[in-house]
Amino acid sequence: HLALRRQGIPKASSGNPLAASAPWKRRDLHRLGQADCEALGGIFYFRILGFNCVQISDPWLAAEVLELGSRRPDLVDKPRGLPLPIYDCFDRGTSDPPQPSMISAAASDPLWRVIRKGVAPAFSAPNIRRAFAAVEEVTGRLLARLREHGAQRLLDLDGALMCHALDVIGKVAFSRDFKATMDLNGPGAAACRMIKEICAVGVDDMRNPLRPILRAMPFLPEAWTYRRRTLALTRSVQALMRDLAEEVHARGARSEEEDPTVAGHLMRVRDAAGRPLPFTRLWSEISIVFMAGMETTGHTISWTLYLVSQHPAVEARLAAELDAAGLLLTRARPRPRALAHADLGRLTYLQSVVKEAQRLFSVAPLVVRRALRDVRVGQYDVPAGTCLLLHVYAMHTTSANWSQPAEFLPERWLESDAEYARWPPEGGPAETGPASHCSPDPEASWQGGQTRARRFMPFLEGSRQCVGMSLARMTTATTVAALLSCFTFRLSDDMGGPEGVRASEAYYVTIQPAEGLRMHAIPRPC
Ligand code: HEM
Repeated sequence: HLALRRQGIPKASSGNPLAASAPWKRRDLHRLGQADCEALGGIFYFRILGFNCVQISDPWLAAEVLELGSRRPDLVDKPRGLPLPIYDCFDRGTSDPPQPSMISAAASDPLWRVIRKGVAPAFSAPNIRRAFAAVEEVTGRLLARLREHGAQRLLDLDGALMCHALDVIGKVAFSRDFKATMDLNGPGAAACRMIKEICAVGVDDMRNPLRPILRAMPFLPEAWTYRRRTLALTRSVQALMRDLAEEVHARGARSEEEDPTVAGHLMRVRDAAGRPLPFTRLWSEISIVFMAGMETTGHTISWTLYLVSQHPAVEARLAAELDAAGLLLTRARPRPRALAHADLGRLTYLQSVVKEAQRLFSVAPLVVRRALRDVRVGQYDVPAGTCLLLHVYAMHTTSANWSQPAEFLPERWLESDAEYARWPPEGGPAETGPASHCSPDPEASWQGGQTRARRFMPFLEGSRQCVGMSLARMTTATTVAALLSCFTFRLSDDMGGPEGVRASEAYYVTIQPAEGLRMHAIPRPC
């Protein structure tokens, strides 16, 4: 770490990693990384268990790491093992025996390459247009449940939206209807809670690397109870996904016309020797689509609706846009026309609202890579073995990258190029202090003519960008538009207002309201 220090990279305190109060163990660790970024700048380092971790939220440096990862996975790739075994944790839950999957496999894994290439066409523009009907159907069911539920009774909106995401992914990606939106307290909802909990267990294991060891010591009563719970959970999620994998496997490899879904594409994947995927790998890949897609999409919609509920002026402008499009339920229009796929592109304010919610609640806030050899990132030499923590949440919310970073201002997205940070920044580059770290490499990028870098990347960039991005975007916009056309949402008093919501916010792979988001769904016109 002396090599990092010598280059002027600031150091953040990492406390005692074994203490219960260690920063890494905090539920709101995404906010901690953001606060460190405000104090220290777009790049700094800290140490966990003697390992170097460099946190990056500077857009230019992040772009270089992602570019290196895409072009030279022999230099920068997904990490395995200590100090941040986040991707290993996925493997334990996705199949038995554990197998890598698209999200956890290193880019150098030849199967990752063929699977990623094989599955990507399932998310092509024509397939997403086709998927719209399924999203509409599932959203229609959710609307019916909300109407039955009534405005008085509390609703865990986040739980309901995970049911929605489970059904969408099941139907669109695997032609399986889990019917979770038929009964928000039924078996589908229980499956959602299990998937959410198993991801939380993985993150808790990562926060405390001693936990998996403790679990193997049955003579400790607490460890024993936890072990039983974790094993039961893992078995249930694996059984659910194995059942689906067997169904997909039994359908066999059909042509693209017959089966354009993720299932069909996975069944057509062949390795370099022309062999299909082994069954356990198929199982693991199916599991990861739900683990990567369900919570992310559900929480994104929840946070969007929560933010809208807290900003009456935004809500009014959104309602006006939906009204102008003939989509809003009003006294004069008790039966608004159905949303069409073509509407999504025209609802520009709605799209801005979703983007602004994704900026403030980047549901996938932390992305980890490792320098496999000594690499140069911007003006810095990063030694081999260093963990590179791309702090998407800090990038989206730091004052170095945004004006009024903590405000919910959808209007900022109406400007073109709002997704990019520009160099030099307004007011000129800072000479000293944290902001001096938020600059492009003066020799390589800035003088080389690169004057902008992406400061908004909820789905990441480069070769490991979210493969399900197009489905997630379409689902989010469709659902937000449909729900706000028929309902307004009010936070329940027992959430304790915005401070209570803030206190319940937790990082468990995703940023989530850890105990749910209780709201009242009030039918329009109200
Ligand atoms: C708003 C919703 C979503 C967000 C914000 C999101 C975000 C992300 C991010 C940031 C990554 C990169 C993770 C990393 O490298 O550590 C990722 C990867 C991935 N996502 Fe998403 N995602 C969303 C929805 C979905 C959906 C709906 C699916 C599938 C139906 C999906 C499937 C995947 C998969 C399989 C990967 C791994 C890709 C690879 O490394 O090749 N995601 N997602």
